[in-house]
Amino acid sequence: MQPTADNAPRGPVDASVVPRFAGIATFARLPRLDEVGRADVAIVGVPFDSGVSYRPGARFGPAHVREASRLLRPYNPAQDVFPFGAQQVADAGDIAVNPFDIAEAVRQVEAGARELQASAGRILAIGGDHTIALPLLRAVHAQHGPVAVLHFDAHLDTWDTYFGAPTTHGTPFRRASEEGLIDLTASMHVGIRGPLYAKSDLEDDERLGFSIITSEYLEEHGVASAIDRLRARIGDAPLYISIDIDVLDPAHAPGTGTPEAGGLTSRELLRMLRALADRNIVGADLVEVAPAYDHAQLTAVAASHVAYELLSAMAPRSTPVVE
Ligand SMILES: N=C(N)NCCCC(=O)O
Ligand SMILES: [Zn+2]
Ligand SMILES: [Zn+2]
Repeated sequence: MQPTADNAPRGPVDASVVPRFAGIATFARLPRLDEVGRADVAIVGVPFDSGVSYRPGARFGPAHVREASRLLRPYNPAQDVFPFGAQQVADAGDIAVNPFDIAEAVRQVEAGARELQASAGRILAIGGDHTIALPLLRAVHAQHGPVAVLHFDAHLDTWDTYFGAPTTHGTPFRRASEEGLIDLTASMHVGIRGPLYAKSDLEDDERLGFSIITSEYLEEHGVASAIDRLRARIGDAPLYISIDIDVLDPAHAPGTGTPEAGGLTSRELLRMLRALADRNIVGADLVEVAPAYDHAQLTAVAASHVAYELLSAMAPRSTPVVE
């Protein structure tokens, strides 16, 4: 049953009373954080894309994902949970960051996340390009110490520099590893595919603490096998989940800056996320949605459902989750 007590979490606007296409878009038509005071999970937009190496436009991602999230409903049968009833989820708006100065923007994202941590148990950030994972991990590390990073992406994002710049959307996990933010024994990329710069990219990546489930592995061995591997790797470490929407095939998510053929279906990604409901998820980001390249909200619909599945996995269970 959906909780109905007076102190129950405040959920989305009732779509049978106010049509879902009416009103200003918060994520899933949830209340704003300033309306509820504090939240178990705060959704926050990070409209920053000055770290991209190819197509720009992910700065418009947060608004696009919110707009496409109007159709989400309160009960998630796939996880048998009311993600907005079992916990208070609220939309904290956007962190305003400097689009002309990456170093300052990164400081602003970390400061914004730390401030939010005072009134929210966990943060789900919506980007923005993948640069933002670095300051978000800094904020999470300040609370939890080194975390297992489960990173869904076509790209390793453990490269060193671009044009000499150390802080870009292709480098956040190398910086995070160098800074000791991640658990080197429990971190993993899922969905990696496509051309690299050199064979040594993979050696560097392993040294930096990641193991890899490639897109090819998923095709060859299936989602169930991938789930076994990623659960074994993560163990019971505090878990940070970073999802670059380009992990999906461009057929499922065309609206992104560095698309790579041969990717996952949204069905595969959603299923893997469902397998994380019994883990200690301490934070998450969902990045690289670039609406200028989207069509019919394909990418944003996929992204909003990915966020919904993450929120469902974060929701506390009254009974133990069975695999
Ligand atoms: N994080 C994303 N989406 N892309 C990184 C690609 C870096 C490159 O241009 O090689
Ligand atoms: Zn990527
Ligand atoms: Zn990425």
